[in-house]
Amino acid sequence: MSDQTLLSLNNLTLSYGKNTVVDRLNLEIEKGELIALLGPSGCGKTTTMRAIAGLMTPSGGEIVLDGRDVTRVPPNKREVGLMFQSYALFPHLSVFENVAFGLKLKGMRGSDLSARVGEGLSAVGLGDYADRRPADLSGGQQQRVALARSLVMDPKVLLLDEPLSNLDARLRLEMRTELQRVQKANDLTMVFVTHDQSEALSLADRIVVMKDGAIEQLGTPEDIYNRPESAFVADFVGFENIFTVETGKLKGKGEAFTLPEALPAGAKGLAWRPRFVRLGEGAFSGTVIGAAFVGQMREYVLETPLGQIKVDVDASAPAHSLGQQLAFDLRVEDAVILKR
Ligand SMILES: Nc1ncnc2c1ncn2[C@@H]1O[C@H](COP(=O)(O)OP(=O)(O)OP(=O)(O)O)[C@@H](O)[C@H]1O
Repeated sequence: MSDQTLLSLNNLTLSYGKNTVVDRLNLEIEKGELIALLGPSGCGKTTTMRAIAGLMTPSGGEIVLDGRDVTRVPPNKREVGLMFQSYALFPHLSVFENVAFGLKLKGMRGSDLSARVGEGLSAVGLGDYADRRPADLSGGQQQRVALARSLVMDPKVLLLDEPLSNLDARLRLEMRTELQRVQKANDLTMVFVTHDQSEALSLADRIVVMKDGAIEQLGTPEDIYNRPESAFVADFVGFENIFTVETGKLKGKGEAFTLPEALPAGAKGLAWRPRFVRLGEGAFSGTVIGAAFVGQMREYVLETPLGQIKVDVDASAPAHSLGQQLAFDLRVEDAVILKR
């Protein structure tokens, strides 16, 4: 555990009855970090958050927050904030009263209360909205009220479960920026759940990619995006053309094949992003079965003996049509090497 560690999950095991859905998970989160839990539906993200919040008791392992074992501490004694996707504000209460609610339960009153609520609303840019009702706010503003409501409780860690999923695309982008701003400005430690890789990449300091209740890869957005270690992570971040090494050959959905070049020692797989497949030259060929112009790029799908190959080329390159036979190349230097 480093000096900076604020939250440690040690061999955390979480079960529903006999069904273990998170198995001996180890994770250390530093103060001030924004961590994304990313993974497909059912991989255990929400369950992990519930355990950190104290809404379920682990069947094994421990949760240490700021040096204190909180594994069996009830939620209201943990100093963990929680903001779920249904951030339900009280419709009959003003913005001020919504944000003040938890503080009042703790016994805060008068000028202390006003000052703290005021700080919370300013932090999310809603200083002038204290008297409004939730119904008179946009979806993004309502979300910010929910964020202020969590912030004023001064949690050691703030957990956000799919915080942006209820927002339309434009508001989601706006709230992304806002979340990041509030988080950095207040040196908050946040863990958020998402199954949207672009959200994780753009927001997080580090990303935890989960699969079947375990950590598949942990790293910075650059690590995860550029250096996926397994076929699962490569697939999740859009590599598309992914092959495993089987007895010295590469195998995807089609025939096993060899490359003109030697495979790197220890490689368990190779993967190419569509834009790293070279089109118009090389040892392989395929028939165009999909062609789309998407603005900056042309996207092609080639039917080949190796399986379908996805290729992106710059839109300024000459167009190809369906049925055309094209050569392509898969070079080791353009691939990411999968170590697992
Ligand atoms: N209350 C429950 N009782 C029994 N099993 C549950 C319960 N909640 C979740 N599970 C199971 O635990 C596993 C992990 O669920 P969890 O909700 O943590 O996944 P998730 O990664 O958050 O998924 P999603 O992205 O769909 O929210 C799933 O297989 C799910 O079916």
